[in-house]
Amino acid sequence: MALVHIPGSKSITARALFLAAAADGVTTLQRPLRSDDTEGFAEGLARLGYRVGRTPDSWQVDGRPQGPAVPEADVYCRDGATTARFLPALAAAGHGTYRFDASPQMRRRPLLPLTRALRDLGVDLRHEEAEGHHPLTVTAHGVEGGEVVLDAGQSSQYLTALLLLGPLTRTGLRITVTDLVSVPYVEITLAMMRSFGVEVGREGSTYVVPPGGYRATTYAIEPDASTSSYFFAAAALTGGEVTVAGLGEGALQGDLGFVEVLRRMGAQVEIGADRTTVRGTGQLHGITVTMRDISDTMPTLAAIAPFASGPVRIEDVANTRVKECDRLDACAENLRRLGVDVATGEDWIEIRPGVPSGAEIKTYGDHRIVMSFAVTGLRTPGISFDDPGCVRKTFPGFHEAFARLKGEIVG
Ligand SMILES: O=C(O)C1=C[C@@H](OP(=O)(O)O)[C@@H](O)[C@H](O)C1
Ligand SMILES: C=C(OP(=O)(O)O)C(=O)O
Repeated sequence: MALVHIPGSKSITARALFLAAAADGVTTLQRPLRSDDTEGFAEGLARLGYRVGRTPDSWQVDGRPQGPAVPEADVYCRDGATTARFLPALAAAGHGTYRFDASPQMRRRPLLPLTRALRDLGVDLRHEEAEGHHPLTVTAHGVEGGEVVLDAGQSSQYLTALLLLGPLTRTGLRITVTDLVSVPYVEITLAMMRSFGVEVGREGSTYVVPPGGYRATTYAIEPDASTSSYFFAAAALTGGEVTVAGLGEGALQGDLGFVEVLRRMGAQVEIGADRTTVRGTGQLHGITVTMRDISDTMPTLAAIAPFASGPVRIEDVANTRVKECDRLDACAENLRRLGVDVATGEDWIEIRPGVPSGAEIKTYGDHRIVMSFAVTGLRTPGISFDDPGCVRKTFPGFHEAFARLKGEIVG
């Protein structure tokens, strides 16, 4: 049996940093995630003139409801889509000229529905090279507010960026959504806005965000549920038992729902008040599952799928093609490298039972490809990675933590 302490949630840390920066006083964030994405977010805030004090276990942010403290800034968002999509919205509420650039992969990832919506709200936003991609410049003069229509069928982060901006506008926002993926991430946004004093209303597919700003607070960050998926999958795959502390019934993150997928496949799952346990049973059934709501865990499932007794078919995950890499293709390619029979379509992947044999995994710089196939490695000797260090995006200490887990549950 292993009791695992997982680092803080990337999504919650990013939102907390935005909310703290926009709030009316000093906010303390307890147990934030320290990783490339969240350090990049904090550094972006610092570039915009916010004071972010960092100790290992807590970060303090001096909020500025009036927006960035500097008239000009050049912000490098690294590989983090939360940084690259949320910070331009924060900057728009201020006064100044703010340029945002990002890694080559983040430059390729889409952004247009968000930047179009910001322009519809009167924000002066220019893309420097390709329309709808970084680098971009916001010439900010505050945002009046009003109504906007948004297609968030490719990424819920567009909607989160606008929701977070809403209370910073003069009259509030009415955001009508025509399509939406990753719905639980929007629920995280709404719950966290509530913790910072803002209640968002709903009228059908319209989100009604009042003006008035955020209240500073002390905010404790949950462990990351997507990261936990590798540890839960390890238990299901090996017949071991893994308990993740700090993630239970009240958890904000939809990705904790991955344990329900494992339950359907034959694992035993216990969700307690403040912890979740997965126990492998030696059984791993095939399954057809929709992962539109929890698509960051698609590679986790793909990586253990060959060991199931029947085919594993994962549907409605088209947007995994526009993440840190094209994850459907990357999963299929790597499973084939291991000798596994796989088929993919535009928005699905099907993995057939097989006995993987060791090979080098092509990571495409994607942390989730590494962490997922590390789980396969528990049952497959000889798996290596062309870029194991890319786990730094969300979990710099992954390899050490996973080796410890392996010692405890496999021996
Ligand atoms: O808002 C967030 O924090 C996130 C939303 C999801 O993205 P999409 O909405 O683009 O699917 C998820 O994949 C990403 O890792 C984090
Ligand atoms: C898709 C991811 O990250 P982001 O979109 O925040 O860059 C992820 O962490 O799997």
